[in-house]
This record gives sequence, C-alpha cells and structure tokens, in this order.
Amino acid sequence: MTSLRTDRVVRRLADKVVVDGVTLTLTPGETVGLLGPNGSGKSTLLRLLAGVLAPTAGVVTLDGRPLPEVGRRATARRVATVEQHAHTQTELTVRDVVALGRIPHRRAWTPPTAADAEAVTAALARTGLTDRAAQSWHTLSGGERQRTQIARALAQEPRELLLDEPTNHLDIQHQLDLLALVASLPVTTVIALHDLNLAAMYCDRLLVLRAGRAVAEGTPAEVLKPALIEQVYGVHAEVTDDPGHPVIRFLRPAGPAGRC
Ligand SMILES: Nc1ncnc2c1ncn2[C@@H]1O[C@H](COP(=O)(O)OP(=O)(O)OP(=O)(O)O)[C@@H](O)[C@H]1O
Repeated sequence: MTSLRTDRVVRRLADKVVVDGVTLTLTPGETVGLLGPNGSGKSTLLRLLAGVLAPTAGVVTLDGRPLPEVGRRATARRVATVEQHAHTQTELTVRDVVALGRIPHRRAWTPPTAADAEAVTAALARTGLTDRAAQSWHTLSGGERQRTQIARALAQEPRELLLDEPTNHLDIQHQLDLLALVASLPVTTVIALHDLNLAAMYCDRLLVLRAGRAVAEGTPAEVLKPALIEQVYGVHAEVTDDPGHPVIRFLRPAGPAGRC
C-alpha cells in the first residue's frame, strides 16, 4: 500500500508559479514536515495534496490513482486537512464542529450512527476537549479553536492528515502535546511548520521549499544544516546534535542587541 504522491506538480496562481515541479512520495505512517519561508508554497502544496486545488502540470496520486479519478468523496474519507484559518459561520458547539469530520463517512440524509458518535467522543478526548464539548465555537480561544479543528480532522479517521501550521496560537505545552499526538498517530501526516526545532523533534522527514521549489529533502539531521538554514531563511544558526535530532540555535544578526 502506498499513500499520497506528487509527481512534478506545478501550480500557477494569478500568473505566478507558486509550486514549481515538486515531487513528494509519502510512506504510510510517516510524519513529513513541510518547511520554507512565508510564501514559499507550503499551503498551496498541501491543497494540491488534498485535491482542493488541481495542479497546472504534474499529477497527485492516492495509492497510485490520480485524485480526480479517486473522486472527491473517496478522497475526503481518506485525507483530512486542517487549514491555517478555519472559520465556521453558524452557531455550533465544539462537538458539532468535530462531528463535521464524520460527513464523508455518512450517507446523505441519514442520522449519525453509534460509530459516528464514538469517533467524535474519541477525537474530543484525544485533543483534551471533552470538557468543552458543549461550548459554543465562537466563545473559544484561538488555541482551543485550533484543537477543535484537529479533533474534527481526527473524527474523520483519516489515513492521511494534512496540517497547515497547526501550532499557531498554541502555548508551548499544547504545541508539544499536539505534535506528540500527531507523530504518534498511525496515519501519514504532512505538516507545514515554521519552528525548525519542533520540526526536528517530531518529523521523520522534512521537505524544504523555497520560491515553490523543493530545495532539500531528508531526515531532520540531513536537512537542518547551518548552510541550508542560511540559504533558505537568510539566518545564521548553529546546529548541535541532541540524541535523536538536531537542535538549532539562531544567532543574532550584527547590530544593536535588543532584548524584550
Ligand atoms: N489565490 C492566489 N492568487 C495569487 N497568489 C496566490 C494565491 N494564493 C497564494 N498565492 C501566492 O502564492 C505564494 C505561496 O503561497 P502559500 O500560501 O502557498 O505559501 P506558504 O509557504 O504557505 O506561506 P506562509 O508561510 O506565509 O503561510 C505566495 O506568494 C502567495 O502570495
């Protein structure tokens, strides 16, 4: 069994090449970190992987079949996404939002089954939201909203999980908890991240984008070298080896040394 794969995908948006010939093959069960500066094409690549955007050239496959052939509903049963800025317009409780994850599994006009309810309850528990189930979405903090969207994706019981900067808005404990949870799930995960140290700690493999192109791919230790960090982010860094993963320390640019 394979998983998602992009084969030399290109995507143009408003006459600009935003993703430029990226090939990425996911191995079932692995956690792949998508790195790169703002505007480097991470979100766009995630949308291509989810089938929400069609490539301008190249192909995205799921188990070897192009996504248009797999179909939207079948893709939605397999692939869950958590976008950067998820909104809900209507008055929904946390449990209602999480239950939206069951839609791809339900037949039209049929009430939720016991299996649907169980998946929702389990997803709430896994994300620490059981006590918030009855709370209105609108009253949640940014971090609680983020966790609710993760719970919705887990309720979908996906085999592939695509996360766009899911640690935004989370305090450090919830960042670590979330990434530990994601890394422990028996699903194939692609996760766009800005924090290189968190990527080093929780990802099996990294793909680094710059101006839409893949410029490095490999394990965190292979990829996160000072020269690469300087080339991609324009930042000086020291990298030391902690058992199991590299640790990055950013060096101040020359100039007045300010402190918070
Ligand atoms: N609908 C659109 N029309 C025109 N340009 C777009 C559109 N969507 C994205 N872009 C551009 O494509 C480029 C890549 O955007 P994308 O959101 O994929 O980057 P990103 O790496 O996820 O960035 P960030 O880290 O800031 O979230 C950016 O320059 C962005 O302005």
